Amino acid sequence: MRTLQVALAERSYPIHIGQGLLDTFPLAEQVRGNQVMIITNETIAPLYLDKLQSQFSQIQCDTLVLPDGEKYKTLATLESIFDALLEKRHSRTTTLIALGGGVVGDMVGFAAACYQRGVDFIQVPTTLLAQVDSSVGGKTAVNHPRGKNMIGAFHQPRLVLIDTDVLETLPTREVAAGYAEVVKYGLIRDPEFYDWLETNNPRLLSRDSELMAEAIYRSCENKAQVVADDETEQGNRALLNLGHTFGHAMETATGYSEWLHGEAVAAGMVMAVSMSARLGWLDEGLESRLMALLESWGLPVAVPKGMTAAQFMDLMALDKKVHNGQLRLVLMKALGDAVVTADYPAAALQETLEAFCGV
Ligand SMILES: NC(=O)c1ccc[n+]([C@@H]2O[C@H](COP(=O)([O-])OP(=O)(O)OC[C@H]3O[C@@H](n4cnc5c(N)ncnc54)[C@H](O)[C@@H]3O)[C@@H](O)[C@H]2O)c1
Ligand SMILES: O=C(O)C(=O)C[C@@H](O)[C@H](O)[C@H](O)COP(=O)(O)O
Ligand SMILES: [Zn+2]
Repeated sequence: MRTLQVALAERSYPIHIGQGLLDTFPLAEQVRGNQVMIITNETIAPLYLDKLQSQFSQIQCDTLVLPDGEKYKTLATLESIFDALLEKRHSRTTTLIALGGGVVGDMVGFAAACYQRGVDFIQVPTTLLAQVDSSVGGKTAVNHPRGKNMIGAFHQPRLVLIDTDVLETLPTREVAAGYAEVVKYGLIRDPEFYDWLETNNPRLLSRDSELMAEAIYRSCENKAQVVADDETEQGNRALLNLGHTFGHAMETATGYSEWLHGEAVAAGMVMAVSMSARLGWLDEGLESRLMALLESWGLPVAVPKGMTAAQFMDLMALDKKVHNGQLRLVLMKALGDAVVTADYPAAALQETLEAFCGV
């Protein structure tokens, strides 16, 4: 087992990464009160719920199984979590445990932020995306039909437990979606990691467990550093949004049901890199390198059919990085060097959108 620390003073917490941790890590010892609720979904419950639940035979342990899918990352689902907590009389000393991917993790985290004005929660991420990104950093949210993650809170988990063995049951398309966020860390701040990903691509594609574990560790290390420096996104944490302004627009336009988050991020990162090259900030070689890497994983590098530039502009106007009416974008200056800025000619954005959508 390898352990990283997210250094946030009194809100600091460990990320434990290793094989078989669902069986071997004494999670019950980490819970402060005498109640837990494990919240998962209908796909993950038959695979891993019993194993996790068996750790909590000494205290009250309730379970809640949610419907599966991004389209259920809503206030309505959140309400069902509050209903279950109240029905089982959970108090302020309860601990919520999120067993699942980013959808479960984001919702359970938000429920924990709100329930009785804030209770403990633990992340047990089961997708590659959740293991490298969403379980770390305390961004929690649900979607709104008009915008992604529009209703949420910052609420840090007390611990992140990453059992890399659970990836064995994860479908290939989901592994690829998580990989897009891994590539993101290389692009925005870790060029040596990006080169490592390219060099080791054949073994990573074959899901070599040792290399995947290393990719997870280095991703979490990058994310933990960014979060420790800027917990609530006052500055550089926004770099973790590379590709997301475009990507969130694609997810919203397709009703949160066609494209996976990581797929939209993949296409969105290509758009951001392409726009950076159009601005003359970046040499064009990176766009083709990135496209080759993403395409080798079967990830999209173009926008959903039928999406227009006007639709992008309309949806992106609601992005959380809009400041005083100005859309800030994460753009690239070099491999490993990203900036968040509103200082770009509007024409460059319009031309980029038209190049990807057609006029
Ligand atoms: N909070 C953050 O910092 C942050 C970061 C990145 C993404 N996100 C959010 O995360 C969400 C995407 O997360 P995701 O990609 O994990 O999707 P997801 O949670 O929908 O999981 C993907 C699919 O895999 C299934 N699954 C999960 N674990 C499995 C396993 N071990 N074996 C078999 N099937 C399994 C799920 O049931 C689901 O069908 C989005 O809502 C996105 O906005 C949040
Ligand atoms: O942790 C962050 O900060 C991120 O931006 C990570 C992203 O990968 C993630 O998709 C996040 O949920 C996006 O946040 P949002 O604030 O743009 O909704
Ligand atoms: Zn993301």
